Amino acid sequence: MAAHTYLAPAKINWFLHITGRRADGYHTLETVFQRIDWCDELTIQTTDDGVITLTGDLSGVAMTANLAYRAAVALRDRAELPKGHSLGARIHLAKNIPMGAGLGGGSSNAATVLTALNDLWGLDFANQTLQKIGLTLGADVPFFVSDFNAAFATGVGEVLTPIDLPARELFLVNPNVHVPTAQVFSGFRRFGFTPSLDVSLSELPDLLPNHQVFSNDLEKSTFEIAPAVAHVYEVLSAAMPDGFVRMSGSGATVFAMPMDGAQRQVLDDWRQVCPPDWQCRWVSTASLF
Ligand SMILES: C[C@@](CO)(OP(=O)(O)O)[C@H](O)COP(=O)(O)OP(=O)(O)OC[C@H]1O[C@@H](n2ccc(N)nc2=O)[C@H](O)[C@@H]1O
Ligand SMILES: Nc1ncnc2c1ncn2[C@@H]1O[C@H](COP(=O)(O)OP(=O)(O)O)[C@@H](O)[C@H]1O
Repeated sequence: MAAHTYLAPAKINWFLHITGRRADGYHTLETVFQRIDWCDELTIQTTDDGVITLTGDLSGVAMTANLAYRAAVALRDRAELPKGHSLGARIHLAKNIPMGAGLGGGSSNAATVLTALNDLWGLDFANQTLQKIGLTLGADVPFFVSDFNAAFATGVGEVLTPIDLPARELFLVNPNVHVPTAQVFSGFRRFGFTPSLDVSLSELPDLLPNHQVFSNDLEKSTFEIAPAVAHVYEVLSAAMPDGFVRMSGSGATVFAMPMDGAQRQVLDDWRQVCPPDWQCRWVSTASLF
């Protein structure tokens, strides 16, 4: 069967408030996700031999542990097939999004496999069902399964309300450190929870780039674990006083939104001197599809 190619975009968290902790240890949160045009690429060819394989840039993650592979298996396990019928897929992953960067690359890979194979295997599961399957793989997967460019999320990130946000250019810096999410949440626990937001969703788009109201509660914990991330945050903040600088997810990526041409120039100058093992780049939040 013919091979199909799909883009799996990254996301940023405009803010990330940790509101409590569930009995199973997972933290509840409030966040706004938005997709950005930094993408991995997945090429998928379906087969009827019952074999699922994943090749490409696996970066030391075993095939069977990779979220793209696990998504294909989870979907196939949910399919009710007529006797003698078997579903297979050859998946190839070209990775561009740094791993463990707070950009949700693995979750996006999983979501892309779920929606693509649902279509290619002719399974016809509803998007809500795919989101439920996705949640078993990671808290950010339902957002990527949805077709929302931006969404306000509660729960652990799975209760989604789409919101309209303008297309913006953001400057991202990833200092090439891997911050384990579990360690960040565990370090966070000595800081207090943030009460649920007291603003209506219709106000959110206008309030959003306001760093007084919204924060990323995981920043303090990540900065302790990975001083390089704190350093990036401080340098970017100092370079653009009154500008908007925030860490995405559990880190290590920090993003900045220039408020005017002068700040844009400052960030662009930064790009010119980006250390060779870091990633410094402009991205857009404009809708990709
Ligand atoms: C923090 C966020 C914000 O978008 O994104 P990333 O930084 O991963 O992009 C997500 O909530 C990341 O959710 P998810 O992708 O499920 O996290 P995982 O890496 O699977 O979680 C690893 C571990 O972190 C802890 N964890 C994670 C999520 C959560 N809401 N509460 C937690 O306490 C748990 O100990 C969990 O076992
Ligand atoms: N396809 C994948 N892409 C990225 N990471 C993956 C993938 N499959 C499994 N992982 C594991 O999930 C972890 C978190 O992945 P990722 O989504 O890139 O980061 P984050 O959760 O910080 O946004 C990685 O460190 C890696 O061990």
